[in-house]
Amino acid sequence: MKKTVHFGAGNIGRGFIGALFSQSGYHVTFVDIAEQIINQLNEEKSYQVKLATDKGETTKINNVSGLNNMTQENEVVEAIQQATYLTTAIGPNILPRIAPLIARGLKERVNSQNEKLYVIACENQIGATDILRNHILEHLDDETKGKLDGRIYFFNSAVDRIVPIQDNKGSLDVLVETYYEWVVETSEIIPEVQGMKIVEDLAPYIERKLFTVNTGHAVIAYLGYLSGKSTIDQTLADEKIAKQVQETLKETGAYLIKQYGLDEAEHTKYINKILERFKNPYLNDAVTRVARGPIRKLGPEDRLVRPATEAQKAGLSYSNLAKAIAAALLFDFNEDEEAQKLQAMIKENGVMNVLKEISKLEENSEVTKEVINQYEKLQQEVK
Ligand SMILES: NC(=O)c1ccc[n+]([C@@H]2O[C@H](COP(=O)([O-])OP(=O)(O)OC[C@H]3O[C@@H](n4cnc5c(N)ncnc54)[C@H](O)[C@@H]3O)[C@@H](O)[C@H]2O)c1
Ligand SMILES: O=P(O)(O)OC[C@@H](O)[C@@H](O)[C@H](O)[C@H](O)CO
Repeated sequence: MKKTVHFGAGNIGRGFIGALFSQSGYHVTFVDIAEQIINQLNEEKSYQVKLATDKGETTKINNVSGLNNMTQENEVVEAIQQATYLTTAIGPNILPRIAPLIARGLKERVNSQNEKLYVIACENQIGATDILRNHILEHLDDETKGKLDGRIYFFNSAVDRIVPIQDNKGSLDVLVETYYEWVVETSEIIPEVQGMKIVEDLAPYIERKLFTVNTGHAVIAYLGYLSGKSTIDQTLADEKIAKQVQETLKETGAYLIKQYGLDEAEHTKYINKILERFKNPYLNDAVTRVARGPIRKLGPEDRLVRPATEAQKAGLSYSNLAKAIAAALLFDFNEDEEAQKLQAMIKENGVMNVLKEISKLEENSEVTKEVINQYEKLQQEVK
């Protein structure tokens, strides 16, 4: 049986990428630090993926097992020897932490065989696989680096499927939306995986996804949090917030249409489809999940700041994006480590410095001025 190694046995790992590999005839070895999930995968050897629909259709996912990357390093290295693919869905901030072990696995592999291995990071981040590759290279000697060519391939990708935090504690089963899209950038002919779409240029796909699905999601989550809402669908039922989401997606849309020559009517359809996905009541998707990690989300290349700076450069409107950035700056959820760190930074150094440090926005830039203006207005509104 063909084999694949997937880092991150969480929502996207089990509910999307691992499931697609299993359905394509692969044995999936999940690598994670969550001991309970690893044990259950090894004991139960399967789980169910349940669709967030009125019927709740389920699919059984077989041929799965688990390894703990903290306590079973040698076994993970061994699994990497046998794999055709190595994928991750672990969170962008975790990629540097798993890179040393992947590097060990790759070193052993290229010294003992010529079989090709395809590495794909499935994270919400532009160029996540390139970033992972650079972290891996830091842990390899020059001789090993020289052997990667033609053996180890690194492909960037875009992943889209809403998988909420599961409230079935103690079960491996995962509730997911029906819709999914996994786009992988390569011009190589690679072993088929059901549901994987191959493209030669990922940029329009990842930007369209990140700056529509994730920008829209972030607006709903941050404004929803500020207005005391719990879930995404509940927040979108608020007409004022729904209008704000539309206006923000018009701004990212204008940039995407200009940048990639997208058809305006098609893009409007794409936006509307996404808004329908957000309204799915069966997902029960918490605003605090979607808002998680505000420091990452306020990064210069992420879903809020990049479209705002790109729109500004292109002479397009960005005031609604500035409002979304302001709302993210006000996210003070006490169970989110980044939110707490962000609030401490704002308290100590002020918003302008935080925008400079985290978002790489210059002090007197037009975007910074607009964000501060929106931040002050929002602060008054939520008082
Ligand atoms: N959930 C979604 O709707 C969705 C959709 C598209 C993309 N994504 C992206 O997929 C990635 C994962 O998101 P998720 O929602 O599945 O998160 P998640 O928290 O459900 O899963 C992450 C998994 O990584 C594991 N992990 C954390 N640190 C680790 C470490 N050092 N070593 C090994 N495992 C570790 C956790 O135990 C967890 O099982 C993120 O980049 C996210 O942006 C999520
Ligand atoms: O995973 P994050 O934290 O980057 O973003 C939160 C959500 O917007 C995200 O997980 C979406 O549900 C997903 O990207 C849909 O494809």
